Amino acid sequence: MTRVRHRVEPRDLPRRQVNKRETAAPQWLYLVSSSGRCRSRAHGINRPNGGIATAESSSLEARPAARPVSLKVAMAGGKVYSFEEVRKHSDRKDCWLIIAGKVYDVTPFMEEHPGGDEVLLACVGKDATADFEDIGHTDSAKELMPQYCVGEVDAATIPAKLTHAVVTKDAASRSEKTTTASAGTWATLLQLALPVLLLALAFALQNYSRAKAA
Ligand code: HEM
Repeated sequence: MTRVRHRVEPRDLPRRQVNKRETAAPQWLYLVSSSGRCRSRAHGINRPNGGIATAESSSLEARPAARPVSLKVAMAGGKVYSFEEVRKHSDRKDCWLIIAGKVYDVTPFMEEHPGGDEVLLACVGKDATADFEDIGHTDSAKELMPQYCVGEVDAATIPAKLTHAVVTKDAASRSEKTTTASAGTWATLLQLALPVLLLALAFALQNYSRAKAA
């Protein structure tokens, strides 16, 4: 069988003719063209064939994993996984990540991830929230996330030694609120107690000087 090969140059992307069949092509093509970032990476470094897109690799049939994901997510219905369960998926062919308390099955995205698959693999078995945020992912990247979301991580199952890093956004905001609330309570108490303390001091001084004079 003759394989048609063509190199996809970044400058070609916006001009590419997108027919119905091509709308199912890898999302990294569209992401890259819309965000304008990470072009070099998306176009070679992480692709085993050196960035050469084949006619087959662009077709829906050649990428069966692309559709089952959304189906899987649709059926996931907010499933809650234990940390241990999530940690089991730590392979290039089966890779789950925890970002902001949610669990993402990024297996079908490994090769397409503009940042490369190695960075994703480096984030398994821990909370990848900080790593994800530090990169400064664009809104386009964040819009991609829901389709890879398979559920949430049960915060109670996270090992204690990891809890400083594995904090969900909810938990973080809850603890922030608690700290703010207790600081506010102390300030109010101090405001109320201060005049009483001053009065007591003045009274004591007055008594002391009267006693001295007598
Ligand atoms: C579901 C999870 C993720 C999705 C959907 C995603 C998606 C993307 C996308 C679309 C880009 C292109 C730039 C942009 O639009 O922001 C990108 C770049 C990148 N991502 Fe991710 N990403 C994910 C998780 C992660 C994680 C956990 C890391 C860990 C460090 C990471 C590291 C990077 C790096 C290093 C780049 C390249 C940045 C650059 O060269 O400017 N990504 N990602």
